[in-house]
Amino acid sequence: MFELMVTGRFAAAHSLRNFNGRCEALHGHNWKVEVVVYGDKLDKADLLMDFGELKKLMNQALDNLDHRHLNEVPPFDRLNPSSEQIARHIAQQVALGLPEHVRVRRVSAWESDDSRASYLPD
Ligand SMILES: Nc1nc2c(c(=O)[nH]1)N=C([C@H](O)[C@H](O)COP(=O)(O)OP(=O)(O)OP(=O)(O)O)CN2
Ligand SMILES: [Zn+2]
Repeated sequence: MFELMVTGRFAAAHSLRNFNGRCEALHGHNWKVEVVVYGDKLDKADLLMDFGELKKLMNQALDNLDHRHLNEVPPFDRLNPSSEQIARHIAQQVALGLPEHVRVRRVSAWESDDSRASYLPD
């Protein structure tokens, strides 16, 4: 099995509904995102897929969130913009554009240098 990882960043504001703490107030983070994909077939160039293509898919998802108030951006107008939900959303967006032989293993959203949430599709 082969595994690739690309990393990206976005800055955004959010507030956590039903949190019952200071994160319920509007505040921001510089999120770091890791996207890990896997598969066992290589193409003619011996790549699982081009890092550049994978970054493009990730960045399309991140561009939609960058410099936004996440609570106003679908699907976070109805889902809480926690790092868990952000990681799952990015995983779902990236999966839509992957070649057939490549799957998402994990997406991690780092909210700070020492806190991250990951989503691993079934
Ligand atoms: N499991 C999760 N826990 C928390 C999330 C989350 O997305 N998933 N998010 C938050 C808030 O976004 C909050 O902004 C984090 O702030 P805080 O816990 O205060 O952490 P800080 O790094 O800002 O401050 P320290 O007190 O230094 O840890 C909360 N939890
Ligand atoms: Zn926060």
